[in-house]
Amino acid sequence: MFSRQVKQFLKRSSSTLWPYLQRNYGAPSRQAKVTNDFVSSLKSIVGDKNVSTADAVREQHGHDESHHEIGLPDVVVFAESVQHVSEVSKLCNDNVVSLIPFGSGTGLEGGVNALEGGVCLDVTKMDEIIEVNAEDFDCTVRPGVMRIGLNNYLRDTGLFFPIDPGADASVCGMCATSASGTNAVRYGTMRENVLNLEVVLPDGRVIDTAGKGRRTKKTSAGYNLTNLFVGSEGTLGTITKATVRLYGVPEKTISAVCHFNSVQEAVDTVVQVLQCGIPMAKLEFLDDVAIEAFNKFSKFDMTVAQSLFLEFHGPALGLEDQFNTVKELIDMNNGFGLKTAIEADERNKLWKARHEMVWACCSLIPGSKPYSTDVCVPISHLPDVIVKTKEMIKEANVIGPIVGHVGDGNFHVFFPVDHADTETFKKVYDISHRMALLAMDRNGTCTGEHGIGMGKRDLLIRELGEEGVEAMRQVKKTFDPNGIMNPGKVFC
Ligand SMILES: Cc1cc2c(cc1C)N(C[C@H](O)[C@H](O)[C@H](O)COP(=O)(O)OP(=O)(O)OC[C@H]1O[C@@H](n3cnc4c(N)ncnc43)[C@H](O)[C@@H]1O)c1[nH]c(=O)[nH]c(=O)c1N2
Ligand SMILES: CC(C)CC(=O)C(=O)O
Ligand SMILES: [Mn+2]
Repeated sequence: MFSRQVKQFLKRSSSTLWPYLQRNYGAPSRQAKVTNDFVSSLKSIVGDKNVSTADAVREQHGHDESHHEIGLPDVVVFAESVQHVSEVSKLCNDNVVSLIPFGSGTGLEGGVNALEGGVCLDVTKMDEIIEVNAEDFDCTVRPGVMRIGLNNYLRDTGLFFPIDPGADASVCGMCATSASGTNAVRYGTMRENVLNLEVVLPDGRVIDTAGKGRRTKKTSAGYNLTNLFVGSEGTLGTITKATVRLYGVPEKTISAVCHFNSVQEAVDTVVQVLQCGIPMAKLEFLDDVAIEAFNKFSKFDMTVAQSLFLEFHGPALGLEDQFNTVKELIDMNNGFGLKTAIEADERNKLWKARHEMVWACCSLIPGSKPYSTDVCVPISHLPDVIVKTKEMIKEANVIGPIVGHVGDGNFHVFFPVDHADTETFKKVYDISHRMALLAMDRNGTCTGEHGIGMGKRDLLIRELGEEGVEAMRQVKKTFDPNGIMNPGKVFC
């Protein structure tokens, strides 16, 4: 019933983890049929140099940045063109061999881990920025284009692509996970920013989800196929081109930090800022434990308290007024220690350190690796859910700094865990699971931005209900009747 890698993993795991592992890995597995002949056929499509069965290459492609156990693909294929992707997909489909698209491996829910072996399809060599339409505020990229590289390329155009997960991820991988980050409160997530996708279906057909070459801000033309593939986590097809929205680089940017004595006061401030209609670019929460890690790792000297990191974007005219209104709201909620960063160097230092929080948290326990969580609730429930989460962390006696895209009601705990310490691993798993249940109990979701992957499949059922997940399974069957695309992900 279980594949070789999973069996090995189960053998190594502590018996205390067994119940949840059994549930997570309980999906029926199929035997991958990667024979020598099959590998030769792959080589005849993409060339010898683009096919690797070397252990190091398979290992590099068998995991992402999450705590999930590695799942080795049998073979890694590097595609250089849409035709490569199409022919490799058709070959896998005809032979019922699993196919796992690989972007840049920065995912946090085990999305690229090959649970049943098969072919890992690395698309990083397809790295062309096809076009930038500056007047239309959009651009079209191949799947190897990374978000930071895209923004460097755009520098002279006065435009930028705002979606900023902490890692430098591929833009198409970000489509696949429906990523977001610190700018989502102003600019939205990938869902709001993708205009069109070219997708290679498992049988090799190529579709454009909004029609070939279309890149309008609006459309009422039929079903929203584009958003069906946003967040599909490689389970429906391989994204080979994405057209995404761009924005003008703001004339002026002000970053700021302030502190509070309670989570409630910090979140009340956020709600009031949003109620005043102030178009904040970033509204990030860091709890006292996170600030301690932040100070230690990034050499800051911030007051250790519940804190908000803020950013304002806009024309110079009026931005100071926005800042002053927010300052008043901070004062009204007993906030203190407000400091601004206006020069680019200072701002970049602050946000770079925020993006590096995961590594800062690991520095709290030498030898640890991150175990991250991701829940999202309607903002009115946020203080209660954060406070209850802090109680769970305290009760379990583990270290768990909290960081949140609080303007969106989305937050994470970064648990630094030594993975050999199964007792702590289990405690952390329990807290994450209970956090997800708590969030769902408050009309929230078990994942705001990291996706379901292999880690949250049982939670998806609880979130959507059996009927909802069954409707998703039917969509999956329509596009992928042989079930070759990234098996064992999203669905149990
Ligand atoms: C330090 C740090 C910080 C953050 C994050 C990671 C890390 C390491 N992330 C998570 C991560 O960066 C995000 O999920 C990216 O969208 C993953 O993009 P990759 O290209 O790395 O996809 P990766 O290669 O990891 O693949 C992820 C999933 O997408 C599929 N996929 C990839 N490319 C595909 C393609 N071309 N076609 C079809 N399927 C494809 C894969 O099969 C897999 O299921 C995050 N996220 C977030 O939303 N907000 C955040 O703040 C952060 N912060
Ligand atoms: C490791 C993750 C929790 C990273 C993330 O999503 C973030 O820093 O916002
Ligand atoms: Mn995040």
